[in-house]
This record gives sequence, structure tokens and C-alpha cells, in this order.
Amino acid sequence: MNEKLKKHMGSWSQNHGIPIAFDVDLRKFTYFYIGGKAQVLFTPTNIEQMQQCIELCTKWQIKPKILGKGSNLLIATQQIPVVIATKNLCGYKIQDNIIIAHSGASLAIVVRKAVFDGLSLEKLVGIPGTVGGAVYGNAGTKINNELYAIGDFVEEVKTVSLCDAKMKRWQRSEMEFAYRSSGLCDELIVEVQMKIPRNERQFLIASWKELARKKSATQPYKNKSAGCIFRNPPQLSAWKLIHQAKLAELSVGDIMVSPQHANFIINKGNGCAQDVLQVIANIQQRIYEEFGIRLVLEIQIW
Ligand SMILES: NC(=O)C1=CN([C@@H]2O[C@H](COP(=O)(O)OP(=O)(O)OC[C@H]3O[C@@H](n4cnc5c(N)ncnc54)[C@H](OP(=O)(O)O)[C@@H]3O)[C@@H](O)[C@H]2O)C=CC1
Ligand SMILES: C=C(O[C@H]1[C@H](O)[C@@H](CO)O[C@H](OP(=O)(O)OP(=O)(O)OC[C@H]2O[C@@H](n3ccc(=O)[nH]c3=O)[C@H](O)[C@@H]2O)[C@@H]1NC(C)=O)C(=O)O
Repeated sequence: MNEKLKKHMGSWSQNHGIPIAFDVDLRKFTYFYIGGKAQVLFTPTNIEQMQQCIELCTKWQIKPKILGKGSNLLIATQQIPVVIATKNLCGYKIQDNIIIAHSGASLAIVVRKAVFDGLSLEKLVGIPGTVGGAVYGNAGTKINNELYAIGDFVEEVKTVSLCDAKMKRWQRSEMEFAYRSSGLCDELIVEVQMKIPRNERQFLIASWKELARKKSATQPYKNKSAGCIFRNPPQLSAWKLIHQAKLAELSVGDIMVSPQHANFIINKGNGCAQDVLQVIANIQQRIYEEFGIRLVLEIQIW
């Protein structure tokens, strides 16, 4: 993007009261602590401003990237023209057994509040990121071999189209939730409505605590990573395949397969995107050669 357009966006955002920053190092906005720069970073504070940012992008034919908490993201591009962050759009409310959350609300905070209000969302404990990011990727978990995902609870989603900036409401029946997918494409999620079954509060709190304990004992949550790198192939575990292919000790520079969980790749400090991509490519190639299985990425790469 040229300096003239940046300047134009600067004065436009000032006129609209929309927070903007230029040439922002995105590392600190990702769990991997790896990233290039956002030439323009908008952090709108309400839905109307989100829509205005997208209108501006469509006018200039720029497709913005959407940044939640950066928990499922590897940024491998040096310069990204426009990033829209959802972090300032983070309100939520709970009425009876309905949760209405803006996209930037922290999933962990919403889950905790729901559980303490007697709503059975405890299985989603330990999943990082925002509600919008979680719904976009239909984030979930596996407990006693059963899959649970946020899509199970979604009743309605409000989006702004990245193509024409139009608002749309998606009813549950229109969504196509599947394993780690919502079916949404080129849509910015701005608000989510979920319906959650009730259960006994003390029981929910105890399960929530126990599930959190188990998760933190089995996953490297203290390391810099983007969670599981690959989707589990049907009926299989990516981490087991990585062990079976003797790749559990693979490392390139500061990037390594986690000794605690082989489907996590961790950044020991100063790792770069190229090294992560190298580790990913090595794993995919070896698993294909050994088992004829193509591991599909679970994370998003910019
Ligand atoms: N099960 C687990 O343990 C883990 C689960 N995850 C899940 O991944 C999710 C990632 O969330 P978060 O960290 O906030 O997202 P990120 O900032 O990591 O963004 C990831 C992707 O989600 C898309 N995205 C984010 N917010 C929105 C939105 N409001 N509308 C549409 N698309 C959006 C972006 O799409 P685009 O590229 O098109 O701009 C981006 O590529 C977490 O909520 C978590 O649920 C992550 C790690 C571990
Ligand atoms: C981390 C993510 O989601 C995770 C989610 O947290 C967990 C919840 O149990 O279930 C899936 O992992 P998974 O299939 O590897 O299961 P986990 O629960 O992590 O591990 C299962 C068991 O294997 C053990 N395990 C795992 C990895 C390893 O290298 N060694 C090992 O012994 C664990 O200790 C645990 O006892 C999701 N991953 C995918 C790709 O579906 C993510 O989406 O980023």
C-alpha cells in the first residue's frame, strides 16, 4: 500500500472516530509470537465501525485480514495491507440460557461466566481466542472420544460480508458446521447468539475445573504456539502419527515439535515463520510417505 492511501485512511478514520495504527508489528498479537507488519491496523469499537472499515476496504479493493486473539494463527507474510482487529468489540450478555456475544469477546471469559451462571458450556474450557474466531473455525474439544464444538450451541450469527460490506443474519439452519469449520467464507463475524442447556451449578463448576486441569496437564499451554497444527484425520490422531513417523523430536532453529504434545509446534524464543513452515512441510511429507495420509492444517496462515 502506498503512503498516499495510508494517509487517506488515517484522515478517514479520524473523521469516523475509528482507532487506527500504522506499520504495527503483529508478533505481540499472536500466541506464536511470530509475525510481519500490518501496514494499517483498525480496531473498531462497535459493529457500525466494523462495517465502515469493510466498506472502505471494498472501495479500495483490499481484502482485510481479521485478527482475533491470534491464537490459531501463523503470520508468514511480511507486509499485510489492512488488518481489522476485533478486540475492542468484546461485550457480551447472558439472559436466561441465551448468550449474546460480540466477536471480540474472550471465549474463556464467556465460558467461565456461563458455567458460574449454571449454563453447561464447561466442555469448552481451555480453548483460547475470541468468540468470533472460535465460531469461524468451529473450535472444539474431544472428551472421552466424543467431539464437542462451539457450533453445537450457536443459534444465530451476524456477519458483515468482506465482499460488499452488507450485514447478514445466519440462522442455525443456514450454517454448515463441521469438524473445525463453520462453512463461513469472506464474512466477518460481529455477533453470535448461543443457546446453552442448564445444569446444576456446583456440578458444572467441578467439571469445568477438572477439564481445565486435564487440559493443562496434557498440552503445552505455557509455550508459544498456535494450538494443534494439524486436524486429526478421521478416526486417527495427528500426534500419534507424528510419533509413529519418529518426528516427535523434529526441530528447525528455535521451532520444535512440543515434547509434551506432538501436534503442537512451539517457538522457543526467536523462531520465524519460515522455520515453522519447514517443520510443517517435513511432517506432512514424511507422514504421506509412511502412511499415505495427507495431514491438513488446523491453523490459519497469513
Ligand atoms: N481447541 C483448542 O484448544 C484451540 C482452539 N483454537 C481456536 O481457534 C480460535 C481462534 O480465535 P482467535 O485467536 O480469536 O482468532 P485468530 O486471531 O487466531 O484468527 C484465526 C482466523 O480466524 C478468522 N477470524 C478471527 N476472528 C474472526 C471473526 N470475528 N470473523 C471471521 N473470521 C474471524 C481469521 O480469518 P481470516 O484469515 O479470513 O482473516 C483468522 O485467520 C480460538 O477461538 C480457538 O477457539 C486455537 C487454539 C487452540
Ligand atoms: C488443541 C486443539 O484442539 C485439541 C483439543 O484441545 C483436544 C481436547 O482433548 O482434542 C484434540 O487434540 P488431540 O486429539 O490431540 O487430543 P488431546 O486431548 O490433546 O490428547 C489425547 C491424549 O493423548 C495424549 N498425548 C497427546 C499428545 C502427545 O504427544 N502425547 C500424548 O501422550 C494426551 O496426554 C492425552 O491424554 C484437539 N485437536 C484437534 C486437532 O482436533 C486445537 O484445536 O488447537
